[in-house]
Amino acid sequence: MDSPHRLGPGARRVAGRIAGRRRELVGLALAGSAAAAAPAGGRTLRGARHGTARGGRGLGACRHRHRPAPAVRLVPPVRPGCAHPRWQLRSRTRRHPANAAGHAGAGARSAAHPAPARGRHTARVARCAGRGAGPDVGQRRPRRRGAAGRRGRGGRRPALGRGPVLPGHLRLQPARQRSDRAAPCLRRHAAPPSGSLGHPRARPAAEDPRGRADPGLHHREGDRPCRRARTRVGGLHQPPAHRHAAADRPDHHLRARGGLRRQPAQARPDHRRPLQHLPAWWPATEPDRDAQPGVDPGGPEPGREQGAVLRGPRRRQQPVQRNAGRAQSGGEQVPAGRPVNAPGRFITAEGIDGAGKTTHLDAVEAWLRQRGHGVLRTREPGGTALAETLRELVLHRPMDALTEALLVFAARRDHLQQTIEPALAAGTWVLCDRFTDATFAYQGHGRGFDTGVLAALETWVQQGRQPDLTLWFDVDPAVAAARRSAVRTADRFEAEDLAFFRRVRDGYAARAGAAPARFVRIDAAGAPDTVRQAVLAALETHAATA
Ligand SMILES: Nc1ncnc2c1ncn2[C@@H]1O[C@H](COP(=O)(O)OP(=O)(O)OP(=O)(O)O)[C@@H](O)[C@H]1O
Ligand SMILES: Cc1cn([C@H]2C[C@H](O)[C@@H](COP(=O)(O)O)O2)c(=O)[nH]c1=O
Repeated sequence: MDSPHRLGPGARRVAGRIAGRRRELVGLALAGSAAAAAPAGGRTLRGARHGTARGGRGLGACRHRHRPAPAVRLVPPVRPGCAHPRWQLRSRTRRHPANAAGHAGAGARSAAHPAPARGRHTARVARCAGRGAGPDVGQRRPRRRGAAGRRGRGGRRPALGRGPVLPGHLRLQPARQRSDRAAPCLRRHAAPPSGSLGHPRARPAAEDPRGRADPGLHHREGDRPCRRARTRVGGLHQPPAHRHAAADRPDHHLRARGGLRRQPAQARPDHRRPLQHLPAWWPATEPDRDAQPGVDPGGPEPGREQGAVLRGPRRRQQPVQRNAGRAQSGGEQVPAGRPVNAPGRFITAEGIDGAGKTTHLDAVEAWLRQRGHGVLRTREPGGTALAETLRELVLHRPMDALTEALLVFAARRDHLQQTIEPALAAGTWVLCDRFTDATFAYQGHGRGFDTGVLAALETWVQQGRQPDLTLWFDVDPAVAAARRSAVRTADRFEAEDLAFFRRVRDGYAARAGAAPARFVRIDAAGAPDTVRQAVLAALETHAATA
């Protein structure tokens, strides 16, 4: 009598082969148990596989392993090629009351997945089963982290299951884990590429039947469930087709729509205007504060934090630095040089060697002191211990123009940081014998060095600091040479010929022409008193203008 619990002769033969292969791998004891259950397991191949080879506590029991062998009917997998029983078995609980209790869960799981499409699965299952342990034993899902989790598809994975005791190293894993990694098993048991040694491996992109590279995801129909099972996270499945569609799309299709679009400012409602975080000391942060030229904005006071400013879409911002377009402060606090409307206290003297700068700065200092001002006399290169050391190198060691420029700017940086800025911050007048105009005149025009590079160095080093008044003592180079030779031995510069000093003089003229408000040309060819009167007149004019 035909019974739904009995297998047909053909199915029994196949089931017997399956069970035999499994016995080879997992031992006679368990395989014997499976074989014993085979005749009563089911009537189809899958029934045999499930109910026989895995019946009871047999191999690959998965979530049914503690149940009696169910009656099953042939149900092709949803994803062709998937060998996991979840796709192959459907409980016949409604047809056979004896199985109702044991396979309620299986029925629920089947419902959780789409209705399987019928078709070509038998051969795959047979192939999978024919490879022995297959997906059921010794195949564990790799850890998410660690070396095991980083293995390639073909790598061996450690057995981590906690299932029934099996011979040797073989273990089963709980049904839930197994279901997650069932699909990868199928890949392993898929027919290896021709020419291989039978080791499963990922198909190269060139082998993609659709003729396009597949960055890590295989599009073959039979592999789709594998990929799906691998990417299952938290019990949720992503539709593979959707993910593939995204992977195949060009990059611009993947951009967040709207996120990169610029909205017209006028169209933005108030609550969508950009909120910019600005330092609280910036003029833009405090709209009532002036940022006019000559007023040093200063730096953030210690402990003051940034303030949040709601910037309107078309609000005009006040300049932040005194010299807009120049280098911004590198984070150092730039001290305020003087009160608003006070005359600039940073005075420099320029001119070729022997023009009389040093002589007449004495007169300037005396004039200021007579009026109760504090005065700092200094020079370049020099003004600090480090700068004076550099000065000695520059004046007496042979070097090229770039080295000269770098050294004089290095000395200048230290001079500014250590001497000039603090003095100006304290309200002291600073009288400096030479400054950056000398670099343009000597290294630029005298040596012929690139004035563009000098300008860049000037920007970096001075952070916008410029003299407030420059007294240019202009004299013929021959006259200056005569004065020098009368009083001292020449250094590297003073040893230069007249042509050099003519270029230097031209350099000063160029600088003066570029900054006429700052420069005052003093005719230094006259008698000392005459020159002194001209210098004091320029000083009075400067002090009067604020
Ligand atoms: N107007 C002048 N007429 C005649 N001699 C002067 C005049 N001014 C300065 N001297 C003299 O010229 C010499 C050089 O003067 P001073 O040192 O002031 O020039 P300098 O420009 O500072 O030179 P250097 O840049 O090389 O230091 C000194 O001996 C000084 O007395
Ligand atoms: C600042 C500066 C100076 N020099 C040269 C010019 C002079 O020959 C010496 C300084 O001597 P002084 O008696 O103090 O005038 O240095 C230069 O070549 N470049 C500079 O930037």
